[in-house]
Amino acid sequence: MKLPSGLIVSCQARADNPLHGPQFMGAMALAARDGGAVGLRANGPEDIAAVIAAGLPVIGIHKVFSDDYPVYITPDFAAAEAIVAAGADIVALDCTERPRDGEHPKVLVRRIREELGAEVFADISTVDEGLAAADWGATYVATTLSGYTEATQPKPDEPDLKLLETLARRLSVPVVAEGRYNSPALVRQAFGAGAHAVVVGTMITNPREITRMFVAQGVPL
Ligand SMILES: CC(=O)N[C@H](C=O)[C@@H](O)[C@H](O)[C@H](O)COP(=O)(O)O
Repeated sequence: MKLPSGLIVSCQARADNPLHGPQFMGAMALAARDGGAVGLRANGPEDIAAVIAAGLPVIGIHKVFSDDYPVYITPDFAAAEAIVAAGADIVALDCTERPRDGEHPKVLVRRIREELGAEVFADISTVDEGLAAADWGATYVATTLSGYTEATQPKPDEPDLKLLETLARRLSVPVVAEGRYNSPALVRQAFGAGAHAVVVGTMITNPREITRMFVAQGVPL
C-alpha cells in the first residue's frame, strides 16, 4: 500500500514501557485510524502483525540494538525480511553513513526493493544522507534521525524543519517529516515546508511521556 499524504502515527512502546506489547499497539493503531491517521509506523514483527488489523499502510521497522554499533533501525537484511514477512508494506531503515555490522545501506535499499518487493523508507539525519538515499532508490526519505546522530547533536527540542524544507526542495521522491513534531501547529508547518506526510509518535502514543510533560510543565513545585 502506498503512503498517502497526511498524518502517520507511530505506535511504539519499548520493553520498559507499561504499554509494551502487540495488544496495546494494536489498540493504539485502531485509535489512530479512527482519529484520522492515514498510515502507521510500528516496530518488530509482533507489533506489525497487530497494527495491520487497522487496515492502513504500515511502515515497519525492526529495532536491533548492539553494543558495538550505533545503527539500530532495521540494521540488516534479516531484520527487513522478518518485518516484510509480518506484513509491513514499507520497510524503514537507518540510511545514515554510520558504521554498522553488515551490508551498506545502499545494498540494503536495493535488496529490500528487488528481493522483498517492498518500498523503502530512508531514515536520515542530514541533507547529504537524504540525497544519497534517494539516489540508492529509496521510495521515501524521512528526517527521523536528525538530532540523534553525532553530526546533528545536541538534539534540539524543535523538529528539523530546515532539513525537511531543503530535502523537499531538492528531491523528487516524497519527503516525510518525523521527529519531535509535538503539536498540530508543528505538523502544519511541516506540510508548509513541503512534507508529503508527517509521522508523530511520542505525543500521540506515549502516555508516560505526555504525563511527564504535564507534570514537569504544569504542576507547581
Ligand atoms: C530516533 C528514533 O529512534 N526514532 C524512533 C523511530 O522509529 C521512534 O522512537 C520515534 O518515536 C519516532 O521517530 C517518532 O518521533 P517522535 O516520537 O519524536 O514523534
